[in-house]
Amino acid sequence: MSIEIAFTKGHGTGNDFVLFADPDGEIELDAAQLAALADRRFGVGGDGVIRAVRSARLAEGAAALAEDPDAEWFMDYHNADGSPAEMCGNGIRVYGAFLLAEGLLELGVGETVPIGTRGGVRLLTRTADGFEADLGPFVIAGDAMVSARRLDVDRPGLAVGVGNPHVVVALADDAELDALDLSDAPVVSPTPPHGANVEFVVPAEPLVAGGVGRIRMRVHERGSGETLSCGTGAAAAALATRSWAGDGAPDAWRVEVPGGVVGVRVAETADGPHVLLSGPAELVFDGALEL
Ligand SMILES: N[C@@H](CCC[C@H](N)C(=O)O)C(=O)O
Repeated sequence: MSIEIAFTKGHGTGNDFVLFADPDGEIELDAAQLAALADRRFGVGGDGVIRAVRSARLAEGAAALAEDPDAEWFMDYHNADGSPAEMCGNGIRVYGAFLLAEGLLELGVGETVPIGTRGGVRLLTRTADGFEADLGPFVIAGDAMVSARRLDVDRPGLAVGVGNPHVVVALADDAELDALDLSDAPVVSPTPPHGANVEFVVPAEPLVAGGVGRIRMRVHERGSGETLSCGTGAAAAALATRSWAGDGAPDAWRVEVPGGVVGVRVAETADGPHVLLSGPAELVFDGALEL
């Protein structure tokens, strides 16, 4: 049986998504159908696929509603290969823009809405030029070794959890970052049990300007390959660099990715430090396709 999908293409700093509305949870796509939507040659094309569904209308939404009964909307996120992911930092901003455009949500600048995700409920605030997502508490999990194409020797990495798994590797300079070949997934040892997104970072010169830390980053995303940006990856990269920098490191970071710039900040909350991510959210075009 074929299914007609009305979709919107959107992106956050070049991390692009196919979004579709299924408020009542009637469109269950399998991994092959999700991958077909994300296919850049035979489908719409994107780093991920996002279904807008009411938390009350899917099994995974029950945990979100238990955490926050106001989390009406769930971001059902899948990577380009059809695998589910806990969270997407660029995706949740584009999801906010999509809910507004579809008339499924009203949110003024400065207002906040709770969104259900597989990683837990995330608070999304509309800003003057996009959105800021509270990614919640974070975990600096420990050391790993990473190899990648065109890296002469294996490098140490730091595992960071921000709802989804990341390993961050510091490189020496821009030349090393630019020379990296991320067409194959970097190999992380020990192998993370659920895979990992891997970020490579270099500090800007100077590292801190006007109280803001500054880094450049490239990323290989679990389930999607190299992308132009990864929001949770930018948060993980800023957290790792902040941890390496030690006492006195700034709480606010500017992360330059191939697709643009996002902001990361660490803020104290009632349940300890949280990491927050800000940046743009763009909707590019609408269409329909039959799967
Ligand atoms: N691009 C996203 C992360 C998407 C999920 C990731 N590939 C994973 O499997 O964890 C972002 O902006 O955070």
